Amino acid sequence: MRNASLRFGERLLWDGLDLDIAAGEFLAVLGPNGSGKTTMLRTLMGLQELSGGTVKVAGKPATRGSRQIGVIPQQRSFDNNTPLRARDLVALGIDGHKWGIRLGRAKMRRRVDELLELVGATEYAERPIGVLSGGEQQRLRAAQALADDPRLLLCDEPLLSLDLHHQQAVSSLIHRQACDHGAAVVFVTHEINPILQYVDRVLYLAGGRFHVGTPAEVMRSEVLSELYGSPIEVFESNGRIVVVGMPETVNHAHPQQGA
Ligand SMILES: Nc1ncnc2c1ncn2[C@@H]1O[C@H](COP(=O)(O)OP(=O)(O)OP(=O)(O)O)[C@@H](O)[C@H]1O
Repeated sequence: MRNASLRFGERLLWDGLDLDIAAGEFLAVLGPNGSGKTTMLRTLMGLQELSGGTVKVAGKPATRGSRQIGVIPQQRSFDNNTPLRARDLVALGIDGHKWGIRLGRAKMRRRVDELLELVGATEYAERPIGVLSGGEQQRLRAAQALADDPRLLLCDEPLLSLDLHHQQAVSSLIHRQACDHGAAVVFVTHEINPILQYVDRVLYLAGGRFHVGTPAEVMRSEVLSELYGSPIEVFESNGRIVVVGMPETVNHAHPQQGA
């Protein structure tokens, strides 16, 4: 992203954002509700035009429908009557023609089985998705996003409604896509601790401003106090980051350029 800005009417979400996300890098995007985290993912998917500046993915302007991008969208439940089985949802992520030759049915099935196993969904592979729990559906979305070995993996609060065990399993799977397959990962979250060990850099958005850096550079009292415009304490306890004094609302009235 180069000099990227996004505004809706009077409301500035961010301005002057220069950001390179390298292959194999794990970037966490944090910020309060409405700070523009999902909208940023939408610009990378070519679904939201910037108000200013440019956004490129793998050297080309971001376009919708790119098979180079895998997406774990923000969670919404499937309707009870959705006529798909768990395995069908995962199969939808596979481009049967990816290497020019159509993948045979047996190969497709093997790949789907492998993905189902990776997210611990083998047991419910044949069940209709509408009857699965939120966490079970979420694990299928993760499998679908990884199906085509994406270069860029966009995750919008992918750990929501997962129990601790599956939070660890899914975040480690996403991390492997970065370190073993060289994908760039953009991971939107409200809670950095479950992924702290994987995060290379943090982009923190708040009140029309932003700050980018390593977790140690960004998750500091001075930085968050400045972003929120009110005193915030950040400290470490048992390897976890604890933030105290987060305001309930963030003032968007006088946005300034980010640091
Ligand atoms: N097309 C649009 N037109 C007008 N306003 C929009 C549009 N899209 C998003 N917004 C506004 O931009 C702001 C940022 O939305 P976004 O969904 O990116 O926030 P977020 O940081 O992902 O929040 P949350 O943590 O609640 O998911 C919101 O106030 C939203 O209402």
